[in-house]
Amino acid sequence: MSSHSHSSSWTSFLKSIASYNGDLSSLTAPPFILSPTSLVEYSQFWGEHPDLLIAPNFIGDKDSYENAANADEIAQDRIIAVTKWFISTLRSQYCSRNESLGSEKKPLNPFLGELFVGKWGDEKLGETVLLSEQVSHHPPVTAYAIFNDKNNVELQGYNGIRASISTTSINVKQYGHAILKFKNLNEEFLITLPPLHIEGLLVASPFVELEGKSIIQSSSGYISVVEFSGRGYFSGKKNSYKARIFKDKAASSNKENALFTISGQWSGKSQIYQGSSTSSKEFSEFYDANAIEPIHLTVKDISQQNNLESRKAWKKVADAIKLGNYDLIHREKSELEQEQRELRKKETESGIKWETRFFEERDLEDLPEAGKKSDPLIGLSNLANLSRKNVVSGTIRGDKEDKTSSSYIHWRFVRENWDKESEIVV
Ligand SMILES: CCC(=O)OC[C@H](C)CC[C@H]1O[C@H]2C[C@H]3[C@@H]4CC=C5C[C@@H](O)CC[C@]5(C)[C@H]4CC[C@]3(C)[C@H]2[C@@H]1C
Repeated sequence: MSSHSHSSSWTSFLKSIASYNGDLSSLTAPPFILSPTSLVEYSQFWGEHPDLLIAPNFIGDKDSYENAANADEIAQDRIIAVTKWFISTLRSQYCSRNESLGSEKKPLNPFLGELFVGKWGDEKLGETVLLSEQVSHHPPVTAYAIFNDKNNVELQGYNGIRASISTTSINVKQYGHAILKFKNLNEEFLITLPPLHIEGLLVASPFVELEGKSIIQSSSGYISVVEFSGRGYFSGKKNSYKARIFKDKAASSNKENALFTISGQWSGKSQIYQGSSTSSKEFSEFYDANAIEPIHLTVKDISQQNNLESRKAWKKVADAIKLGNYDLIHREKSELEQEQRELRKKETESGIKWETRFFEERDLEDLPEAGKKSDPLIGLSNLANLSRKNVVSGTIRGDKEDKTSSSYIHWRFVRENWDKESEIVV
């Protein structure tokens, strides 16, 4: 029970969510629930264990599928390593505000074109760079790329949310996906994003609980199906998950076919078992989310930042939030939002559309002509039997949502734009 739960501002906030209109940023949350961090920064949470992100690169090599007798074993080891990296990102993604700020908070709503860039340095692994860009403001969409050139590893993806509100919880569906490429191995992975809901609203101490599934589909055919559950579900513990590794999508239709089963808490400890049962005594430690602290990326000092960079752009608002000075927050936020409205108005009058910097939209409706490079989503969504449309992440092909008239348009990283970038540096 947080000290705010009986504050008038929180009770009036809870009343305001009753008249929710579909856009989270339209809700006036009380100052104590505001985060000084913009949503464009959340892409960094995919890369706070750079060693685990890059680890699969050292399992086998490019030829290990073609002719190695142990091709299956190598493919299994790699998708298990990718599952470990994926699990390692969740504590940062969904618990870091609770740990640093006392509860989940409402992030600042990024303006169109807002950037967040930085890097993780490591003598052995080399440099891993993050580029995160707000590619859409209505609806909010953040695109990101995390890449390590020394090991030829690239993660890219984008994220948008649709939120609905019930009396006591905020339910969030995620849009978008991530594509992880190990170019030395000629192997790539599709990662889908799980639904979530916010608990603890009535006691003014909100926290995220994951639900549903995330699918990790390898171009090798192997698939890792991660199922989430919270307190009160079968396991009774919060932040619980079960990940099952299957030879392919068809095998995943029956849990008995699991080659490995991983079970535990993504914000705590989990174990890995051979086969489909988690009752055998034979298991080993898989991952402990609290054993190794996340590595925060290096971000330039604000004095070195470009006006589009998040921490520089939001500095006055962030300082006001840290002071808890509501009038100042309101004044500084209104000033920034007014500037943005004027920019949009000028663009409309001059007919010049805002140009995204590092990402572009790609329409994947038509399959590429023979010989032309095809987007990884086409092959990977076929292997996983998932929709190729821009619908709720992880929608199964043929599902109701897949039959909607949604587009096949997705955001994609344009590496050449970064290579020729002259103003923004990490
Ligand atoms: C707006 C209503 C309000 O202020 O409610 C108070 C509460 C803080 C709950 C609403 C906010 O909760 C935040 C949690 C945010 C998600 C956390 C992590 C991720 C993963 C990342 O990879 C993509 C973004 C995502 C899904 C965040 C999206 C925005 C969320 C739901 C914030 C809510 C406004």
